[in-house]
Amino acid sequence: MKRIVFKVGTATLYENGKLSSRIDDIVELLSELNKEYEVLLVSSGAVGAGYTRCPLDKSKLENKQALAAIGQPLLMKEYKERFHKYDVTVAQVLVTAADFDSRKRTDNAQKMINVLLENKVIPIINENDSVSVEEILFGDNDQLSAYVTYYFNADMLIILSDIDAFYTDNPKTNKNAKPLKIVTEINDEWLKQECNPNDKFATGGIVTKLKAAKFLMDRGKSMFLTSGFDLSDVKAFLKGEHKGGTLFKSEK
Ligand SMILES: Nc1ncnc2c1ncn2[C@@H]1O[C@H](COP(=O)(O)OP(=O)(O)O)[C@@H](O)[C@H]1O
Ligand SMILES: N[C@@H](CCC(=O)OP(=O)(O)O)C(=O)O
Repeated sequence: MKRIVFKVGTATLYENGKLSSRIDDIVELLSELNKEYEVLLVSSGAVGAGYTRCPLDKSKLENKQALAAIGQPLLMKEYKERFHKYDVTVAQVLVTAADFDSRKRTDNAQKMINVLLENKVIPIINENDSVSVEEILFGDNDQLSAYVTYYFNADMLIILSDIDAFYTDNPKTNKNAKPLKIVTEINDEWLKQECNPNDKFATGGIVTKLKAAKFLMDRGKSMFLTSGFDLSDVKAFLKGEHKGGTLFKSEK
């Protein structure tokens, strides 16, 4: 395995409306991994960051677009400063669903990503929320990160979430829910659940993660869902030891 895409969600980056120290641990891990692998990061958090400066009503689309425009440079500043401590350069890459619509556009983006990775620069990718209107909108970074993994030829996607695995039921509401270690097929019933992200600025939830997993599994790639709060499982997994976290991998 050479090229890995990491995705981090709003609920991992933010706590009670403030940036969490979890970002420090994630930056440390990715800086270390960048020596051995080609690392790409899909990061949410622009809308949440914007709200810390300008609390607009995010139920209006134009306000949400404005919050992303305010927050994206703030988020990048936080990453840039932290990665700089490890002498790692980062690049901001903002995409819309339309960038994956045509072969030509995808090829162009892929070439640019290859240049960044050849130069050990970590691309930090987000949806271009400030210009993404409905017809070109992914709407969530789980599915966007699956596209990034597939179209930019990564070997796998690792989702760092506020939950440490995929469970038989929502573990926040059902204490008897059990974590699954491996999922080889996505059950259509799972995809019909409501999307209930845990942070008011998040748009994902478990369903978008399952859709991302299905997209990749249908194309022969795998996805690992693990905790962004405690990085010990992802570290173990990358050393070949599967302790916690769910691996989505088709047997076909
Ligand atoms: N079967 C399930 N397994 C794991 N989490 C689930 C399940 N059903 C619902 N969830 C909820 O999905 C949440 C993860 O989605 P989300 O809050 O959007 O995370 P992120 O910010 O990492 O994208 C979990 O915290 C949990 O409350
Ligand atoms: N693009 C948005 C985040 C969208 C999103 O998918 O959020 P999350 O469910 O926390 O991964 C932002 O930067 O605020």
